[in-house]
Amino acid sequence: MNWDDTAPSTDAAAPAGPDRLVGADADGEDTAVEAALRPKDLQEFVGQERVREQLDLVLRAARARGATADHVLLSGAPGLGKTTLSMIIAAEMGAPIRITSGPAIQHAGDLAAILSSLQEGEVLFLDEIHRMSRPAEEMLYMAMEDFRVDVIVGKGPGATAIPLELPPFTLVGATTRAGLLPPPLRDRFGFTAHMEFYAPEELQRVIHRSAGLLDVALEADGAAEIAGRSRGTPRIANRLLRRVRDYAQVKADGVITREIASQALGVYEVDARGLDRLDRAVLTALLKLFGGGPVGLSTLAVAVGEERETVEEVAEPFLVREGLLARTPRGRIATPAAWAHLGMVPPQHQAGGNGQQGLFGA
Ligand SMILES: Nc1ncnc2c1ncn2[C@@H]1O[C@H](COP(=O)(O)OP(=O)(O)OP(=O)(O)O)[C@@H](O)[C@H]1O
Ligand SMILES: [Mg+2]
Repeated sequence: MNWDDTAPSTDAAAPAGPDRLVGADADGEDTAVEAALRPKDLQEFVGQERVREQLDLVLRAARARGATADHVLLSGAPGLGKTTLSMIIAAEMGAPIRITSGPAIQHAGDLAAILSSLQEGEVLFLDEIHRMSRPAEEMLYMAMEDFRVDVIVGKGPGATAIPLELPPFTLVGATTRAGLLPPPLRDRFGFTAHMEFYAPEELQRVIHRSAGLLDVALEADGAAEIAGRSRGTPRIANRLLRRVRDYAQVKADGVITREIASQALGVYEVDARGLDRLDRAVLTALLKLFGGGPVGLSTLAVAVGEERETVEEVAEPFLVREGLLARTPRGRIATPAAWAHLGMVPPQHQAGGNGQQGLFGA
């Protein structure tokens, strides 16, 4: 028996940091449930009004012409619906979809094999397109523009390029980092959709929809409570809904009210604004130990007992987005909103003789 088979697999590309209920990346459970929760057409896709309207026009026009749709680039943070939208594009076009990702394409030959096996009109979904290898990327330029690839046969001076015609297809590229795409690649997409974080009302709709599919009894207030803690991200909203459902089932009668949602997410340490324990530890250290900063990242990391990268990549982006923390050349500083969120008073307001020692006080 090969004992290695039983070892847990490790993914070197996985981001640093602990698994979190409010993490935006998909975990194992998400992957299993998400297929069931994905909207199947544009009509069902919640929010992103502008993207939906534009995409609807692009797809309708292509259908009316009996043509293959233009290549589409979807950019946006993890969990906002890029994969979902790619499947919707294929469904709306009545076309099959082939799914692959940048990191899975090591050599140009891998891409040539995929491209040459596409059917006419097929949608090729290339996830994490910013992580493709250089030679593959260059092959993709020609494939996107001319529906042709040059397959190199042989090596050295005897190598020859054999041109290969491709059937017209629609490339749907997805990236969390549009800024990392080389301009020549970006320019070859006929339509670019930038996905924004969702408003609380939109997340409430996502949660109601998912509750219906999961057969969970959910009150409007309960949905609002979960939405407010979901960091603008449908994936997180769906995950929190599942955890609240567990709680409602075990501790109550199964119905998700505001009270139940709030209690459940309290147990999971996700606060009213969607901060979890790590986020709050960072903010608390910044306020209590360093008077709101500025303090260097390394010092802050030591103070919360985490790796520098964990603080910088896992906790800070959301704190910055929420306007709770700012990165300045002199270090990290807390904003007035951070003091308010943790129910604390900034030092300058304490100096007025209320008996407390202000940090910068006399
Ligand atoms: N607009 C939406 N309406 C309803 N549900 C949505 C919407 N957007 C996303 N979801 C749900 O959120 C989950 C995550 O969406 P999806 O997998 O498409 O995200 P993603 O942008 O591809 O994330 P990643 O960057 O990690 O690949 C899915 O279960 C999907 O059903
Ligand atoms: Mg995806």
